[in-house]
Amino acid sequence: MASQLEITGLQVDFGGFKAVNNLSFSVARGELLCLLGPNGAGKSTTLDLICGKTMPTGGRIAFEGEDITFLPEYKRARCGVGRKFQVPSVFKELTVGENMEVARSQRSGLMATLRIFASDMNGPIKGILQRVGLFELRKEKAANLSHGQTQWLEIAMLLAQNSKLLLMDEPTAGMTIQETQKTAEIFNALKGEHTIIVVEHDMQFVRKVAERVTVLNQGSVLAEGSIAEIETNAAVKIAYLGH
Ligand SMILES: Nc1ncnc2c1ncn2[C@@H]1O[C@H](COP(=O)(O)OP(=O)(O)OP(=O)(O)O)[C@@H](O)[C@H]1O
Repeated sequence: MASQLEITGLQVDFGGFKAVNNLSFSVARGELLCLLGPNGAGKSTTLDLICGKTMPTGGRIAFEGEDITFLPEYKRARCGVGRKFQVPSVFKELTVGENMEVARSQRSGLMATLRIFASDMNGPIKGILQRVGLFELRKEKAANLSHGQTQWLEIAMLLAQNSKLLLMDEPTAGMTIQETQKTAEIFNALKGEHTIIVVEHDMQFVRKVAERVTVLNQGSVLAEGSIAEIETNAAVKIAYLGH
């Protein structure tokens, strides 16, 4: 399978401290990759570098064959790189459906948005809300959603922006067991069609969704493999226990 995302020798230096240090890995189109590692390993910083929130001090990031290493964040979003942060950024006073329309407008422009507002919910948005189980709640204010539902709305908003690569930072943090289970089902339904990189500490969740796991330590790749391989890897055990 051809790589959709290629990271080569990536580095970021925060005042002399290399949070990401000669990092190289690639992700195939439609693959779901879990990024694991002890606290401070550089997982969130790696997502920041891929989405353009942080600029690297060395190395290269290529997405669909295009060098995006120093592209500003909004241009990467246009290329199809979508980032979901730990704190959801939905509009609490708008309904679920209106949030989706705002997200879609970031792709289609203001006039198209006004047309959408004037019409009933259109096909693509309806389909996306059905995929994350929020279609029945389309007229509900986002402020009234549960924590899990708010996270799913944000994922749906990334899908409405036509994100091809979804970067998820601890998506199940604060979720109930049932919400975590549903999130695993959503991710399993999205992979194949969307490429997903997920940073997650919940190993139960990782076991349910991960096809491949990359473990970071001190800003570099410590190990790569299936979840079974990673769980029996001696270097990984030392990195976690040593922390
Ligand atoms: N803007 C910054 N300036 C200075 N140091 C930073 C900055 N951002 C992150 N760091 C440091 O870089 C290291 C990696 O941080 P990062 O948040 O990427 O780790 P992580 O693997 O996501 O950890 P966690 O699992 O605890 O979220 C940490 O030591 C952190 O303190």
